[in-house]
Amino acid sequence: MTYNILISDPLSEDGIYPLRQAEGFNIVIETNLTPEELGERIGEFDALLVRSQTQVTREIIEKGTNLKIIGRAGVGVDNIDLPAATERGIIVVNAPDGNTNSAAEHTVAMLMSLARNIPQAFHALKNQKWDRKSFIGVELKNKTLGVVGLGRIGAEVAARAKGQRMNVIAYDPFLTPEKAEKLGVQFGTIDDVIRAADFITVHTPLLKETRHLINKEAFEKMKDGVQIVNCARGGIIDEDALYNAIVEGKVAGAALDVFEEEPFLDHKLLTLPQVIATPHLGASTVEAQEIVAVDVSHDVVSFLQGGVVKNPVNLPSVPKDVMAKIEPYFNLIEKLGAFLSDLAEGVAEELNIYYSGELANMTVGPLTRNAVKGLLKSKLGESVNDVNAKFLADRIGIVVNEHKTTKSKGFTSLITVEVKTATETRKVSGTLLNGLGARIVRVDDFVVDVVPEGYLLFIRHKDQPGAIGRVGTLLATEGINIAGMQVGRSEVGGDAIMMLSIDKHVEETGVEQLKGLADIYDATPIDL
Ligand SMILES: NC(=O)C1=CN([C@@H]2O[C@H](COP(=O)(O)OP(=O)(O)OC[C@H]3O[C@@H](n4cnc5c(N)ncnc54)[C@H](O)[C@@H]3O)[C@@H](O)[C@H]2O)C=CC1
Ligand SMILES: O=C(O)C(=O)COP(=O)(O)O
Repeated sequence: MTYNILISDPLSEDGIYPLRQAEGFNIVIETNLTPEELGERIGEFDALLVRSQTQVTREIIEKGTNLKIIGRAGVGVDNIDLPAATERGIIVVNAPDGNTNSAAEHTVAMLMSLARNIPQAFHALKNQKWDRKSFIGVELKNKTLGVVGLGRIGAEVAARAKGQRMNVIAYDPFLTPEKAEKLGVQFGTIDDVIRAADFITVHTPLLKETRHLINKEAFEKMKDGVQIVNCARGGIIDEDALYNAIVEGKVAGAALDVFEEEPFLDHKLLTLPQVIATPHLGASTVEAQEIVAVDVSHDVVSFLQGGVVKNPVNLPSVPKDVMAKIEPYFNLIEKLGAFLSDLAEGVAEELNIYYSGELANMTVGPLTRNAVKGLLKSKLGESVNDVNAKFLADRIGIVVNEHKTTKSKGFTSLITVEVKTATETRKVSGTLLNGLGARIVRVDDFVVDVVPEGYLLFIRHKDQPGAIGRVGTLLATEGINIAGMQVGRSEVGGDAIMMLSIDKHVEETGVEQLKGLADIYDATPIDL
């Protein structure tokens, strides 16, 4: 098997060694593709690796008919249409830790350059002007830095600002007064921060909620002479509002690494002498580029080779130790979902998953996704995967509920999956038996012991002499060998079930004949 990997933005050559070393990976590096060219070529590739420049739009994703994974060698994924990727079952991974330090250092460099007019003074000197009067700066010491977004980078910037003896006030929806105290920063609302700060730096992702977070109204609340730093994303600050606030004298200066439209060669803001800028260089260090490329390459290799990823963006990430405990159940629960898909009549409306025993104390989201995947796969085919299973269930209108109980009826862990359709409720339970592997141990209210694999036949019948024999004879005439069989009954002469493991699929005509046999109520082939 060969995987075709397209790298469409410049990545560190040293950093992509995990891809180069992996067997069966064909790497194509094309960093100057136009969107049209990318659209024409993307269908050839299993993986796409980008930084911030390639716009991975819905159109590109839809043309990526072989795409399985998109790797972002960096943090921000605002250049990737995540809903489109999720809908098509394409996993998106990023490298969130690798460039924190570089981005924080760049922010501090911009803050200090801004305070002391270093770029402007250098520019004057280059133009043979020895000008000391025009470039009188301000000290950072004892000034207040307002940090909007106290995540990885924001917290690093705050720590460095304290080293400059600044006071730091921060706002982040996930910040608590206790956490703020621990980090040695003052806790505030966004209003507190923008009103108190002499310098404001933003470190949020670009989201619907953060677009133009710093807008005309926000500038009006700020101190006169405030200075602004943006090394996060263009668009968090409204560029028109910033321009006006500088022209009107409200804002004394701005240091910008990122812009609403990138790349550009001329920009209205750069016509202002108070604005200094870099072309999105926050993560551009040798160190950061190597780490982010290594991280994302590892995830791409691992994913395509069937392993787990460290930094999923459109799937919740699960700690390694938890994953090790739940992963053995992935196949079992997918089979339970698939079993019900064949067993239950009608369209699923509700899926209830009951986790009992040890599993009840664990993160079970990935297991639930596998149950949904199993349920949907037999109808929708291989296009269903972990990434889009929940999305597809939502779209179809299947309500998925998880239930947990530590009581497990004698099993270490027991999983029961129940499906409700318009006409019936059916359920199946499975477990992992020590040394024996996966077993289905209950179907509806009947106890069984079946390996969830291959071709099964589930029959409901009346507990009468001869019923089992008639089924065996009919299967024999159809040339179907029985490999294993379980029977169960509610009471003598009452409702009963047969669960057969057979060597091939029973065709529709065979099913009809089975249903026509005396004492047989129903027969359902289940292919796992
Ligand atoms: N200029 C550059 O080259 C680089 C830019 N970045 C940008 O910096 C951003 C932040 O990166 P990290 O610190 O690693 O991410 P992070 O996820 O650790 O931190 C982001 C923080 O923003 C907070 N946040 C979310 N919504 C908010 C809101 N409405 N108001 C205030 N805070 C809010 C979050 O709670 C989180 O704590 C990235 O999303 C990326 O866009 C990152 C690396 C390099
Ligand atoms: O990691 C991020 O979010 C960045 O903005 C870095 O962007 P880049 O990879 O340098 O294009």
